[in-house]
Amino acid sequence: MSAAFLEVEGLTKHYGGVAALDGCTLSLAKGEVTGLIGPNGAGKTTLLNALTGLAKPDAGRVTFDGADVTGLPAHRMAARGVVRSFQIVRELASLTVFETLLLAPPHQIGETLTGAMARRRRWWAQEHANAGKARTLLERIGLWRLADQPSARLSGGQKKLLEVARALLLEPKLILLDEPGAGVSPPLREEIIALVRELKGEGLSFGIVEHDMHLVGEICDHVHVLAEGRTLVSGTFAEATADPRVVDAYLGLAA
Ligand SMILES: Nc1ncnc2c1ncn2[C@@H]1O[C@H](COP(=O)(O)OP(=O)(O)OP(=O)(O)O)[C@@H](O)[C@H]1O
Repeated sequence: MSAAFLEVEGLTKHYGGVAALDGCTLSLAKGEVTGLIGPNGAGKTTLLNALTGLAKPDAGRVTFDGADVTGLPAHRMAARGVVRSFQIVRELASLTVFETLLLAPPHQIGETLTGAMARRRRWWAQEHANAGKARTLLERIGLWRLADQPSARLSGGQKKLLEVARALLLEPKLILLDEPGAGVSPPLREEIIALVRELKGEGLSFGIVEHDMHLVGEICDHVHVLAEGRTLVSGTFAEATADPRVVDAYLGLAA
């Protein structure tokens, strides 16, 4: 495995009496696609949130590109190049595909959703640089022909592609995707796999939370299996899935 880009040491996050993260330690390498897998409730989404400023850890340390970034808010993480994908939420259904893309995830630019929507609606026509980038991205993900359609009409897979494009608009170095394969038809899943591979070829690094093991096996250079808020096993996909502790964790037998 290459040098660590993002390092997580002893990360802990409690919600009431529940330890969503319980001393989680792992690292993501530069230029690689790292899978974060594990059974339901293992702490994967909480980890993504803690890495992108949406959940403040109770203890532990996060280092990105050599700097301590523990507990930084989302817009400051985004400014450093760490962004996560966000679901195209229902509030955005009335916007077109093009407008949805231009509406950068609000937490990551440090403003509220309604504020961002009002501002975009007023000013988007003037934002030539972003509009140009948005067109290029939509062409790249094959959605340019749908740019003026309401985003609510997109299929599950098209929404996932748009979610990736929204994160790309922020020009990240490390992009964290939450279940890019969920609710996606097989042909679009292959498009997502191809897009991630292409972006990796361009030097982008990825962390991917995913239950779809086909997708994980196809694109991840390395995986960390989480269980009960900690890293249970790390290795290649083949190594991790052959480990009896991983089989036990998925069957609910983790110690
Ligand atoms: N905001 C919250 N409030 C209370 N409990 C939470 C909150 N977020 C997560 N949890 C709890 O923390 C634990 C870890 O949840 P998390 O969503 O991070 O797991 P996950 O691995 O992403 O699960 P899944 O694969 O089902 O999405 C669970 O027990 C969950 O119920």
